[in-house]
Amino acid sequence: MTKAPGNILLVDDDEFVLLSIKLLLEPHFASVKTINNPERIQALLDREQFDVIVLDMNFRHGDTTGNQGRFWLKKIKSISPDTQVILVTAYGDIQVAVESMKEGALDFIVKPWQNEKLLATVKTANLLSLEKRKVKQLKSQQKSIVSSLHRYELLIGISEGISSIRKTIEKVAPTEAEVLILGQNGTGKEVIAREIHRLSKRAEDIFMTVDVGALSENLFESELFGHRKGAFTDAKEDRIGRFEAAAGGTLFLDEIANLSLPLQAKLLTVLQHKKVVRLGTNEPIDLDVRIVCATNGNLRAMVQEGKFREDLFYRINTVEITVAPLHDRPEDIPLLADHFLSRFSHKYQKSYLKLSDTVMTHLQKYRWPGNIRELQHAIERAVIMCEGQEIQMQDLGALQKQLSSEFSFDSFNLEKLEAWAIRKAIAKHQGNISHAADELGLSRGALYRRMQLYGI
Ligand SMILES: Nc1ncnc2c1ncn2[C@@H]1O[C@H](COP(=O)(O)OP(=O)(O)OP(=O)(O)O)[C@@H](O)[C@H]1O
Repeated sequence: MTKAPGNILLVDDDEFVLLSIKLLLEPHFASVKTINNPERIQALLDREQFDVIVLDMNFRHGDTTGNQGRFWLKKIKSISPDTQVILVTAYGDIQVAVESMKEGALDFIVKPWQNEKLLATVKTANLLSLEKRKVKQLKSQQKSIVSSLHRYELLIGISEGISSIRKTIEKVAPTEAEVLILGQNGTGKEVIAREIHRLSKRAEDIFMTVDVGALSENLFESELFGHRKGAFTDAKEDRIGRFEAAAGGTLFLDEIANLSLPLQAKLLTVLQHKKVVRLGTNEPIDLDVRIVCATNGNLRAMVQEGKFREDLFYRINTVEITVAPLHDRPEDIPLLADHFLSRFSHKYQKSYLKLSDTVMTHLQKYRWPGNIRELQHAIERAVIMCEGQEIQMQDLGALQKQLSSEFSFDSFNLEKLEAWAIRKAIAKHQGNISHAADELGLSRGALYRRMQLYGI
C-alpha cells in the first residue's frame, strides 16, 4: 500500500491507546509519531510541521472536564494554525468536544472508537492540511509572480487626451467602480487597465486578462466560471475559472463587444449577483474581483442595434474612458518613440542609438493605423536593422515607403520638397539610383550627394 504524504502526531497518556492508533495509521501515512505527555507538544511543534494531531481530551486520571484537551488545542492552534486537530473523547465529554470545534478542532472521535471511522477522519484531516499547504504555496508563488509582473508599462504621453485619462485613473482607481475603456486596437487600453489596477487597493494581487472575444461559446463558461470533473466530456479534472483565479485582484475583460447575446446574459448574471457557479455544480461561489472591460467596438451603436445588451452596457461602464488613436495625438509620438528606442536599444545591446530628425519628423506625420503597437514594432525593427549610431529611414523597412508617401507639407520649404521628390523617385524605381536620377534630371553623383545631405 502506498502511504499518503502527511505527518501525524498522536498525543495520549495511555500507552495502549497510542500503540493501537499508531498500528492502525502507520500503513496509511508517511509518518506517525506518538507522545504520552502533552507538555512536549510545544517543543515538537517548534521543530516540525504536523498535518494532523490526534489529541486526547483528558490527561489526568479521573479528569473528565476536557479542559486539558481544550488548553492544548488552543496551544496547538496558536503555534501552528494550519495543523488539523482531532479530539479523542469519552462518551460523557461530547458536549465539550462540540464546544472545542468552535475553538478550532476539526472533528472528534468517541472512545471506544471504530477503526474505520478513525482512519477516515484522519485521512480527511490530512487531505485538508495538505490542500491548505498547497494553497499557501501557490499563494506565495502567485505573490512572487505578481511582483515580478508589477514592472508595468508606464502610461506614456503628454497629449491632452492622455493627461485627462491620467486624472480619471487617479480618481477611479481607488474605488471599486467598473470601468469601460474604449479605443482602437493598439491604443493602450490594456496599459490603462493595468494602471487602474496598479493604483487600486488590489495592486498587490493579480491582474488577469481574458480576451473574451476569442472564447468560443463552448469554452466561455468553463474558462470563466470553472468546472467540476465530468461536467462535460473533456472535463478531466476540477478546474477553477478566471473569475475565481483573479480573486482579490482585477479581471480585465478585453474585446467585450465580440460576446454573443447569450454569453452577454451569462456575464450579466455573474456581475449582478457577484457569484459564479462552476459548471457541473450548484454551489455559488462569492466573487471578489474588480472588473475592467475594453473594446474597439462602438458599444453605444451596438446597443441601439440590439447587438449589445443595454443592461450589461450600464453594468460595465460606471466610468468610461476613451483613448484616442495615435494620429490624433502626434505630440505623444516623440515620447513613445524615445521610450521604445531606449527599451529596444537596451534589449539588443545598442545603447548609443538615436533617431534621426528625418525619421522623427516622419513618425509624427504617419497615420499609424496599428497605433502604438505598430510604432513599437517599427522601432524594434529599426533598432535591429540599424548599423550606425542613428536610425535612418532605410532602417524602417517596408514602413519607409508608407512614411514617405504620406509625408505631407505644411510649408513650401524647398529642401523638404527636394528630399520628398528624391524619396518618391527612388521608391518609384524600387531603389534603382540611376533611373531615379534620370527621372529627377540629376546625375548619379548629384543624387548621391543630395541623398547624403537629407539622410536618405
Ligand atoms: N501610453 C502608452 N505608453 C507606453 N506604452 C504603451 C502606451 N499605450 C500602448 N502602449 C504599448 O503598446 C502596445 C499595445 O498596447 P495595449 O495592448 O495596451 O493596446 P490595446 O488597446 O489594449 O490593444 P488591443 O485592442 O489590440 O488589445 C503594448 O505593447 C503597450 O505596452
